[in-house]
Amino acid sequence: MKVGIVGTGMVGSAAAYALGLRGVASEVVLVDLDSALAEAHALDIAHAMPFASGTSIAHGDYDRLQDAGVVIIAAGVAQRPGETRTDLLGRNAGVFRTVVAEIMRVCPNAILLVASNPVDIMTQIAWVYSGLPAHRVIGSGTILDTARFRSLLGAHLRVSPRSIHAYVLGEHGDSQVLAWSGARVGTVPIALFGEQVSAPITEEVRAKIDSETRNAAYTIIKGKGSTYYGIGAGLARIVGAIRQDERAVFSVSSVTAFVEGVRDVALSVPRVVGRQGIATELLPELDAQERRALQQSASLLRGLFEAATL
Ligand SMILES: NC(=O)C1=CN([C@@H]2O[C@H](COP(=O)(O)OP(=O)(O)OC[C@H]3O[C@@H](n4cnc5c(N)ncnc54)[C@H](O)[C@@H]3O)[C@@H](O)[C@H]2O)C=CC1
Ligand SMILES: CC(=O)C(=O)O
Repeated sequence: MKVGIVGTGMVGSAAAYALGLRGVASEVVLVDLDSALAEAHALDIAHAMPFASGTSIAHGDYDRLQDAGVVIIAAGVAQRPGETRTDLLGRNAGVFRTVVAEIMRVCPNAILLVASNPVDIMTQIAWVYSGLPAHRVIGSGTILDTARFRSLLGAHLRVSPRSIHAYVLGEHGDSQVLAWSGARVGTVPIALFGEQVSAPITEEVRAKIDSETRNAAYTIIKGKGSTYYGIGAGLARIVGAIRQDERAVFSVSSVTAFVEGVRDVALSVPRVVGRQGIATELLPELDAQERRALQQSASLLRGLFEAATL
């Protein structure tokens, strides 16, 4: 499957590298306003392929995206230290107007995989601009927050994060909801598992994990300017699930008809992803506090979308 990436800065190039290392695409085509940057990343990543897979890495203009099965959109601006994701909305909405139109002109059958921030609102904007059905416009949503949550839980409980079933829901942003009540190690609720391995999930532990998950991007951006390895790997994982028609569960973002009383809003809940994009939405177990927080996150996102100038 050919995969296009529009916007090949830190995130787009990290996604291309991860796609190549995993070998989940036959061809990856990099497109950027800065064509010299796209060419340089394509060359550099192509030179890693003899160590990794048979994926061909190219660059070019939009016409090179013809027949792409998935197009990742990571174009636009990223946060500077001190900025929130939602501060980027005005600038990135303008970028999406041309980017989505160009993608739809060349490959109207592609699944769109949106990474640009604020990713939930950009997903809803891409859905509006593309005219595609909602299940074919997927935002990376909280996949990265979920990975951060599992990674921190894994370190505390001394168990592989890959054996932890726990999700971050709602906004990929400050109002995100860590769904503690349904979190499991294997089939065991995390609180019970914590007691069994003498690593209790105390209120203090919970607050620390919540804060480190929620604030991870700020910490990384302060230290090195941007975050990209985590999301690059996550995007490649989603593309792999689409290509293999895996029907794997990810906390991705998509326009949802009805969430906790809020209509037509893009946010993350666990969703089954396969060849057609999103196949099914899961209804997670939540306690009353988590449901309230998800409702607040949904209302905030819906309000920001309504305020965006399209
Ligand atoms: N969803 C997630 O979990 C994450 C999302 N992000 C977001 O991804 C986006 C990209 O971040 P970075 O790669 O760090 O930024 P970057 O500045 O390194 O790259 C952005 C690229 O977009 C290109 N671009 C701008 N306008 C364009 C247009 N009209 N057409 C084609 N290309 C265009 C720029 O030339 C640049 O190369 C940001 O919005 C950032 O906030 C970043 C990390 C995680
Ligand atoms: C930048 C961003 O959205 C993140 O790393 O979560």
